[in-house]
Amino acid sequence: MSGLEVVDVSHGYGAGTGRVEVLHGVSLAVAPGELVALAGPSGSGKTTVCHLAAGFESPERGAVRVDGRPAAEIADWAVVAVVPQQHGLLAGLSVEDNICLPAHRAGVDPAAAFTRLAEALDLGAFTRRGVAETSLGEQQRTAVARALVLAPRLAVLDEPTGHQDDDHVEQVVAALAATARAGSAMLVATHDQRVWEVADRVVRLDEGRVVV
Ligand SMILES: Nc1ncnc2c1ncn2[C@@H]1O[C@H](COP(=O)(O)OP(=O)(O)OP(=O)(O)O)[C@@H](O)[C@H]1O
Repeated sequence: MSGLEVVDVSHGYGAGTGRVEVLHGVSLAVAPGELVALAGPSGSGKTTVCHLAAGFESPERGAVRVDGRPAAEIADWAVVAVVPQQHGLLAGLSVEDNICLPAHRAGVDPAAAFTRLAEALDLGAFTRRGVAETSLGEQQRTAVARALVLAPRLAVLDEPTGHQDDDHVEQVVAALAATARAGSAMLVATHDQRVWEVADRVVRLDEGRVVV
């Protein structure tokens, strides 16, 4: 199947008395062109699902596949691109170089996508500045632009509007929706109702289980 498949996944951390069971038989799918919001209380397991979908780790039980391949085996940002909760930008690089890095590594000219995303996400005034000299909200939009620059098969975004004011939330939401319309599968972990409103579906987690 194309897109993201999370099939009957159980996952936890640690061992013995320190063991924490986080996910219990979680299944969900995100098809190409679909934007799915992942909602749920703090600690319900949203970031854990994002990490598994991003391939940062393998599930202890069940399967996580992107376009039919185990997510943890994919190291190609044209296939899976990520906005981690802490953004994961390279502090020594400029905003522009961070955004263009996946394209440069893939041997793709990022010029058109970079110009479009810098405008759409209001980054134009400081693209030459080091990311360390930008605000947290600007860094978050930089991380969103970096995730979208290759129009990946799957984008996984963990709370991508958390540091934005209302106008910039609108811009981020519009960029995510446009990327989905262009064919990417989008998984967005978020408490933000404005993202839920544009999502094709909202999948809710509670204590590591999908609830309806
Ligand atoms: N590396 C880890 N070791 C032990 N427990 C962990 C680890 N990572 C997460 N947890 C625990 O797993 C549970 C789910 O965490 P997770 O970050 O996935 O939740 P979340 O829904 O994203 O929360 P939030 O909305 O606060 O970001 C929490 O109880 C958390 O304390």
